[in-house]
Amino acid sequence: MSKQETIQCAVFGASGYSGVELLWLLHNHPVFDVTHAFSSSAREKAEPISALYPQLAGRCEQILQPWHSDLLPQLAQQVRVVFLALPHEASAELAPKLIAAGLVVFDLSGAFRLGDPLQHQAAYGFAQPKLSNDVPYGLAEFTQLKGDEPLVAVPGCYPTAAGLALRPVLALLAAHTTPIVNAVSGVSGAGRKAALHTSFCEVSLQAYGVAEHRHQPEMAQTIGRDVIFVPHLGNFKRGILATIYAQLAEQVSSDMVAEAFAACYAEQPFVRLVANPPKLQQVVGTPCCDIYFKVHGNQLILSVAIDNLLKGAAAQALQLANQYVGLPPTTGLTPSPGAVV
Ligand SMILES: NC(=O)C1=CN([C@@H]2O[C@H](COP(=O)(O)OP(=O)(O)OC[C@H]3O[C@@H](n4cnc5c(N)ncnc54)[C@H](OP(=O)(O)O)[C@@H]3O)[C@@H](O)[C@H]2O)C=CC1
Ligand SMILES: CC(=O)N[C@@H](CCC(=O)OP(=O)(O)O)C(=O)O
Repeated sequence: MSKQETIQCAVFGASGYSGVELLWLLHNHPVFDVTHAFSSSAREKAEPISALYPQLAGRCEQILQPWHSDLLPQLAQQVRVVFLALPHEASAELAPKLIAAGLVVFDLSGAFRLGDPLQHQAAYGFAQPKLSNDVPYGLAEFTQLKGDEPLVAVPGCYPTAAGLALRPVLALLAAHTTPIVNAVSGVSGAGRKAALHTSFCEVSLQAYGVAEHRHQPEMAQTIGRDVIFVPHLGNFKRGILATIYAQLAEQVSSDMVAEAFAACYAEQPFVRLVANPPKLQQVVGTPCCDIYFKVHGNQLILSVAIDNLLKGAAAQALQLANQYVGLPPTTGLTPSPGAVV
């Protein structure tokens, strides 16, 4: 790629888990060039990212800089694209300012994912900022970006897994069925910040947010019907394994389900239909989503695995950004394992 084709970008939340994964992907990308990586203003000084993640020493010496809003005018001169890997409220506050400064924003938080502001208020506990444009919800395999949107909402980790598994088969489901999504996430799903319930000695496989997690309305929005969602926290670092149950319409065969998946994903390099229930091990460190299905009578059982920090966050954001700037979605992404955290 020639120098002229380089696209300057910034990563907010680069000290966090999904932010550092994105930073690493962008660092190795042939077109995007990270000129700024920000932490919160709570950090007192700029320091190399390897001070927080020693595994990056000698591989990525990007300087991590505390964010202050007075940096915005200069940032707007220097970059075209910004990635926000921030808490939802911080994204909600910052994104409109970045857009007003002419920047293109890929937001990894939940601040702009829900189309219904009342649902957003109920799920997140704060009002969604009003924007003049509709915000595309970027489930990458089902999204066609035009390349002029000011903001793209990158889906949540659990809804990515559920959406990729269910969307191809929606037309085959019984009209009355409510899919059930049981999913287990590794602890990195809760982010790097310290919290008692995600401390190593406290974590023991457990359901949480039963039927009231903020990803339930996001999943329902993605598949266009109600869903029952029970997340679980597992005592492992990364990955999401979801088991999904839904009733099929009359006369739907296993071959019809296979054909529906093939029709959706034959040309998609990161979604793989697999012959055996996937292990987390085969997706962790990759941008891939592996899907297995079984038809049992008129029940469809799906087993789906992703890396929450990659396909569920950073890699999906990059897939979308590639598409946005007209690059093949796979640019800078490889199905071979490679991750920081
Ligand atoms: N973890 C996951 O699996 C996934 C996360 N996401 C979403 O991505 C976002 C980031 O999550 P995650 O990486 O887990 O979180 P982390 O807690 O690991 O990181 C949060 C980052 O945001 C920075 N930050 C916090 N508050 C502010 C602020 N007010 N202004 C500027 N920067 C701030 C932190 O800086 P500092 O280090 O200085 O505190 C840190 O860099 C969240 O919205 C999350 O919901 C989405 C999909 C999956
Ligand atoms: C294990 C764990 O705590 N997971 C997080 C979900 C991951 C996440 O960060 O949420 P978004 O995808 O909405 O950004 C949670 O349940 O809140």
